[in-house]
Amino acid sequence: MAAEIIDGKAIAQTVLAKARAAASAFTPRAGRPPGLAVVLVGEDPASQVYVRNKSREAEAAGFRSEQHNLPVTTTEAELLALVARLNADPGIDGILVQLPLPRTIDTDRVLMAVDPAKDVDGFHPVNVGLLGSGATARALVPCTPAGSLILIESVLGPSLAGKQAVVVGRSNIVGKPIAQLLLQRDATVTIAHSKTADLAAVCRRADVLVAAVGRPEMIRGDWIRPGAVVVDVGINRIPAPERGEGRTRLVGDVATREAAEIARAITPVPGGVGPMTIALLMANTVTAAHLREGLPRPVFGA
Ligand SMILES: Nc1nc(=O)c2c([nH]1)NC[C@@H]1CN(c3ccc(C(=O)N[C@@H](CCC(=O)O)C(=O)O)cc3)C=[N+]21
Repeated sequence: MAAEIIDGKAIAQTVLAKARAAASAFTPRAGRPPGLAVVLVGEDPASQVYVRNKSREAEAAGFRSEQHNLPVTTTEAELLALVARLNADPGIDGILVQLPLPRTIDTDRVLMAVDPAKDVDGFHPVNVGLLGSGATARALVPCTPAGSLILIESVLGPSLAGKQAVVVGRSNIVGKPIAQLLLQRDATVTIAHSKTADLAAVCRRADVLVAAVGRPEMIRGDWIRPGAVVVDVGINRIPAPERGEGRTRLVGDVATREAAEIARAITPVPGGVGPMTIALLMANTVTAAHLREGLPRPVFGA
């Protein structure tokens, strides 16, 4: 039985539609649109594409949208000064500092400088703490984890009670926050990683398997429990000589073709988690705008 391919692009469109609707109700009430500022330091071409896509979506949603492109030579002090200016701007609800930053800049210091109320990435320790303590009514939740949960919900519904969830990867931006969200939905959660003994056997226990390791197609078909829901967070660009000299293609952390023989449902790469990440950034910006104005928090899940 072939797995359902979870259509992240389509589900992202439903989230974006909700974000746009919430933004157009917000604007007359607040007397201003939601505002998003995206900050990019340096000239990594992949980052430039992502940042441009984010700005374009923000404009399509009727936001005030600012893009700050800083040279790779920007100092930490200069970046902190920009963050301070955006923190103080009452028309800006969301601040996203694109990662990775140049090695000359202390990432943690920059992330901690963002006003937690404007932290649409959910990376500030205040939001990490709110998520970890279950105070999700007030937390801004990281975009990729929040988007992944909506994809899981599209197959299994909101409750994961009685399910074993395995998250492979323990990063602060994906693995740990996804684990928190799964726990909150009553899953029994295991966080596995590169030093886990017999990773394949751990994965085989998973009713919900989330792959966020950053290693192309590491998770094979025979690691999948029959009937599992598989969310592939990996985005790896690998050489594709079959497409011609010097060409590349995107693959996830899961060997999708193999896994789809065994799983109940699986997210593709591209077209799975990636589009959800951008949609949730728009949702988080509208959420931040509502919370900052003392308005009830909008709902973006199923
Ligand atoms: N502060 C910060 N927040 C982020 O959320 C953040 C970041 N830094 N740095 C980089 C990563 C990466 N990221 C992606 C978003 C969308 C797609 C996406 O839409 N991907 C498409 C394919 C895009 C393509 O073809 O390259 C897809 O999977 O279908 C991918 C990657 C957000 N990131």
